[in-house]
Amino acid sequence: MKLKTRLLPFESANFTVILDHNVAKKLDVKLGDRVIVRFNGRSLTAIVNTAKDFPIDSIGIYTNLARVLGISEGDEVEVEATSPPLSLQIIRKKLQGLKLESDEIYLLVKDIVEGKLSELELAAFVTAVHFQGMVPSEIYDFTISMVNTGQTLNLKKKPILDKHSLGGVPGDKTSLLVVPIIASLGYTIPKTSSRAITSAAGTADRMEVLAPVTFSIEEIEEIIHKTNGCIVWGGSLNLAPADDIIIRVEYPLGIDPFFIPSILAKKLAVGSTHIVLDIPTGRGTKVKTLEEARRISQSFHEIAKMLNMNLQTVATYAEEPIGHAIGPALEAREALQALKTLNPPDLVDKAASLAGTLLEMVGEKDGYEMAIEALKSGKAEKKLREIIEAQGGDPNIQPEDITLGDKTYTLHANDSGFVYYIDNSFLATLGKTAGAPIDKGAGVYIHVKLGEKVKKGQPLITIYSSSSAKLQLVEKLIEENTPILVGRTAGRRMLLEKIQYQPTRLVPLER
Ligand SMILES: O=P(O)(O)OC[C@H]1O[C@H](OP(=O)(O)O)[C@H](O)[C@@H]1O
Ligand SMILES: O=c1cc[nH]c(=O)[nH]1
Repeated sequence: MKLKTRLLPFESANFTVILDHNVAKKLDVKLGDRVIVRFNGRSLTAIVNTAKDFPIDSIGIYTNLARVLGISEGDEVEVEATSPPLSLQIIRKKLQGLKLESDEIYLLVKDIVEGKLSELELAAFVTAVHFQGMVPSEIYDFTISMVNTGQTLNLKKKPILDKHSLGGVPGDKTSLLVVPIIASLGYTIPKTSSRAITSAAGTADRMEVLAPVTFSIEEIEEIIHKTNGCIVWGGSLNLAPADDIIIRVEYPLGIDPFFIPSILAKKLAVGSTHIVLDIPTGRGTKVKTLEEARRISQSFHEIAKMLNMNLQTVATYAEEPIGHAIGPALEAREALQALKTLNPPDLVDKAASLAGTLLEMVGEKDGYEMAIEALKSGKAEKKLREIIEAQGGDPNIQPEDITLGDKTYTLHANDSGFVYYIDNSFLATLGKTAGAPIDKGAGVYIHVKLGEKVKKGQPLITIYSSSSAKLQLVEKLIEENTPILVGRTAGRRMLLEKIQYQPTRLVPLER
């Protein structure tokens, strides 16, 4: 059937079209079925949404489909019903707890990349993997398939250093320091990052406050040629493109079952030769104990060995947020301040430890001291400014130029004493409820750290948002829960809270 296109200003993880009920009937498709859309010798499979009283000579086309097929408003396309993809059977197999074979995984990843699966079907797969897990051969096949269904970066200059985090600890802007430290010392570091998966900001969200993060492979090569490094969003690059599609489904679910293929595929796609992998370890994060961190490290190594990758895993302290800032703008501001002033100390120590580990992997002595020197001398700050400029941002940006949400709410201490508990996951929830990471100025500033002395009435946290309604939701959450506990004595406190039974309240098992 030939239909005229109406461009709709929506994006979706898969390709979506809108058809009038009657047109859908004529094509013999219903909501959620697939059609093939053909235009100018190219075609794509799209998922059908139906609408009442949509013009019967037309098809509504989402922006991402229009972009890929090069469709403009009013173009004529050929539309035909098609059967569900084979990969749906593969998803069912995983739901039954069965192991997937290499060719099945490749087909599934290809269908994900080609937008053939709906978000609902993808969510079922992500949830199945969350509960069933994957055996090493599945993780390996997933990693390889993610790389082979995208493009790769082929940098001539070796070694290629890289850093990645498993994420999960709020406020982890460490990459914004590690990349310029390494690049300022003459090494190549093509850093691609994801957006937030479980937290209020991912590194791509933080960097986007300072400069654009969306580039083509050729543009990335140019940025790296000029500066030795980059901090860009992996999802824009067609490097392991399945990764970002999966992350978009994981984000609302707050789960991250694909971290090994997601991370290793990104590293493989840019040709990294030496990788430091950070496993933040602490309460309220993805990895709660050192024992768990060692187990995860073992799994990473098993796959890295199959892929011939040189990997060093490190478990890092994550009992409380890194630094004070949580949320894209607050974190970008804190990273710039840290490059200028070497404060806050935990952020600087973490960045120097990771950069130092990388430097020692390529044969340097005293990597930690070299990294600190790059910070003290101002070389690292200068390098970040070069990278910002090469990516199209303002190289002279100052921390105070960064705009934060104009609505704020501050929680004050009810009592004098010492901070003995900080709830990482609740702080991430507060940041997300305030609007982060989409609202770049939204987030949480924590005024105190574990063990610090506070006086009654002193600010504990300030939440920023550009929405009064979202801030009200935050206040409501804080009425029901406490992100920071203060006790009268220094040191250990055994009683955290007398927990009230709330018969009507649904409590999520894991935030
Ligand atoms: O949202 P959560 O789950 O914390 O983790 C996701 C973040 O962790 C990694 O950070 P980096 O790129 O190593 O700095 C990812 O790229 C992403 O930015
Ligand atoms: O890049 C990342 C980081 C954590 N988890 C993922 O799935 N991907």
